[in-house]
Formats: sequence, C-alpha cells, structure tokens
Amino acid sequence: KRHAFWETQPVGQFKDRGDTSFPEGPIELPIPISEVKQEPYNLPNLYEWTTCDIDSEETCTEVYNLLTNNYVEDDENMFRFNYSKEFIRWALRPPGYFRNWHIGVRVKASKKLVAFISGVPARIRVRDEVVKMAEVNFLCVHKKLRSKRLAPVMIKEVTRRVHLENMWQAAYTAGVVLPTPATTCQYWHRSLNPKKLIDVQFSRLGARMTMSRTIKLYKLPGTTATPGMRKMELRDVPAVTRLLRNYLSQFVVAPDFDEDDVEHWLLPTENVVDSFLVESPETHEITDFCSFYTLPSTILGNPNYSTLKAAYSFYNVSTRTPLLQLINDMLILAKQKDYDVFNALDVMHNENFLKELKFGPGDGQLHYYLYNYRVRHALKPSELGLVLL
Ligand SMILES: COc1cccc(CC(=N)NC(=O)c2cccnc2OC2CCNCC2)c1
Repeated sequence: KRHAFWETQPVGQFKDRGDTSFPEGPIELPIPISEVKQEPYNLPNLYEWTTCDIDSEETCTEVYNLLTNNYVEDDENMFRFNYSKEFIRWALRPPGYFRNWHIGVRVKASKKLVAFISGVPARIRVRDEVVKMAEVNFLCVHKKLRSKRLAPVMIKEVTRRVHLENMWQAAYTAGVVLPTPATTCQYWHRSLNPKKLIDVQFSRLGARMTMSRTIKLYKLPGTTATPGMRKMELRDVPAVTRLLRNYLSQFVVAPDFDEDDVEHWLLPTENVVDSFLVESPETHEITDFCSFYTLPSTILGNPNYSTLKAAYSFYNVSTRTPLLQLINDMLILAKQKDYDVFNALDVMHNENFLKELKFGPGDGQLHYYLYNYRVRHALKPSELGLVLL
C-alpha cells in the first residue's frame, strides 16, 4: 500500500489537493505536553533506542560510518553522500539544539548502530507567520534492515520528542514523492573538473564534443573579478544578518535568521561551509554575499577515483554586484579550492544564473515538505528561500 504511513500523518493528502476549503496553516492544533506520549515508541524486539551524543568522538564516528555506508545514493547507485564528521557536528548543533533529537537505533545484543534520524530547531517564516519547526534530516536505516518498517517508527519517535519541546511543525526534503510536496525543485550541476566528472560518469561528453573542447567550455579565470570580495569574518555577522534578512523577506518560505543563526550557519568552517562577501572599497558597506556548503560523495566502483568533491549553493544575496558576476566569482573560488562540481537548486533567484553560468540540469528532483502545515497550493521553487543540508 503506497504511503500507508503518510496517510496516517497530519500532512496535506493527495486527495485534498486543490481543495481550497482547507485554510493555509497548521493541520492539527498543539496539545498539552502532558498529553504527549511520554515514553518512546516500541521498536522491534532486537533493537533499542539510543541518543547519539555527537560531541563524543566515538559516537560521531559511528554516525559518520552509518551514513557513509548506508545513506542516500543517486538514482543509478553510482554515488553516495559522504557527509564529514565536522559537517555532521555543524549540521546537528545549531543554536538551541536538543541532544535527544539526535536519535539512533542499536542492536541490543551487539550495540551496533543500525539507524539514525535527527531534528534541529529552526524558526521558519511561512508568508507572514514565523513558525518554530524541527528540520528533520539524515534519516538512515542500514541497508540490511530495509523494509522492516523501521523508518515510520523513527519518524514517529522524532515527532514525539519534538512535541515534548512544544513544537508542532517540521520541514524535510526527499528525492521521492510523498504526500504532499510544498515545493518540487530541480537540481543543477556546474562542472568545475569536467575530465574527472566524465571519467566517473557523473557527466557525459556532449554530442559532437571532444574532451579538450569540454575542458575549454568549463574553464574559469584563475582569480575573481569583484573588487572588495573576501571571506566572511565574525565582525561581519551583524551586516550579513541585515543583508540576508532583507533578501529572504521576499520569499514565501524562508528561515527567520538572527545573528546567532548567521554566526552558526554562515561563518566559514573549513571543509564544511564557505562564505564570502563584497565590502565596497569606497564606503566599506557590505553589499553582497554568497556561500556554499561542502558535501562530498563517495564514488561507488570507480578504479581511479573514490571521492567527488562537491559544493552546494547555500545562501546568496546580490544588491550591488551583478548576480552573474557574484556567482561566477564563487565558482572561481570553488575551483581554486579543487571542487569537482558546484550544485544548486532552482530555488530563490538561482534560475537567473543557472543556464548563463553553464549549469546543466541534474537527473532528479528534490521535494520539500512541511509537517502539520498546509500550504494552499505548491509553491514555485522561486518562492522558496530555504536550503536544507
Ligand atoms: C553526486 O552524488 C550524489 C549522491 C547522492 C544523491 C545524489 C542526487 C541527489 N539526490 N542530489 C540532491 O538531493 C541535491 C542536489 C542538489 C542540491 N542539493 C541536493 O540535496 C541536498 C539537500 C537535501 N539533502 C541532501 C543534500 C547525488
């Protein structure tokens, strides 16, 4: 039965789509915390819940190894996301995070970690309402334990723990269609190292294209073009927060970032997140901002390469520098740091640069979901100002 689980949940149901009688907003109302189930859901007998303390080197390594061997692969099973340990620590410890939202499942007998799901708190604005939500991510069940219906009970357990913190909405993404996408995005890739991308079959040589012609097509200047472009520093947090809040205010769904959020999510962290800004050489005003996060992929079964070094567009704001020039400079910086590919979704204003800067469409879509929050009709990607990791 398709979506047997999701038809039991407070999410927009396919059968209700287009029915404008439903108001936009929460589907179920909050209940008193005392009425929330106080004890964890039952797991199949052989398994037990565990809270993963990712500050612990040992436990963080267990989560890293589980994801490295069992997390999301592309449609052709040629690549698997390979989030680094420092990325996992960054992703799971934003301001106000809850340790017990980092939920693992262990085999009782061996204590082996065989599944994981996480939530982090976020303030997400939907139109003119700021809603406290959990961003749920990294749902992973060991390959050997698939179709044991572990995922539904893990989703119910993270939901229960979110309810205990008096939060009633969540945001998540998936490559599969579930009831019911708030937005469906297309992903795009910009080759930085076309020879490697073709060798590992991430890309194909275009028709009537030679390798040398392809390398020339994607060649970038060695240095950036924008005067005053530099890495973001701690002292820039107030100005970047102002710039970003103003930019994000135009989208239907977007994070309601404050300075603590900007410091956590956007201050550069080596091999995790890179962010750059343009400081006007005349006025010293911060006029533009761009950022990407680092998410390598394991290359499955290639004799010459084991890792694809990928950058993912994060938040970009151009108020003075032309968007094309700002993003092209970010591509140049990523190439300087030896990234193989730069990925982006067609969210926010990204469609204004994708084709121009030689991004090619990916072969899949990323669906965004809101839990217990109905949006009248699916948003256009350009109305979405939220990038999940
Ligand atoms: C290249 O290696 C891959 C390894 C696993 C899956 C995919 C395809 C894919 N599913 N890509 C995306 O979901 C994607 C493409 C462009 C931008 N962000 C993305 O996903 C982000 C956001 C959602 N969580 C995963 C990372 C590619």
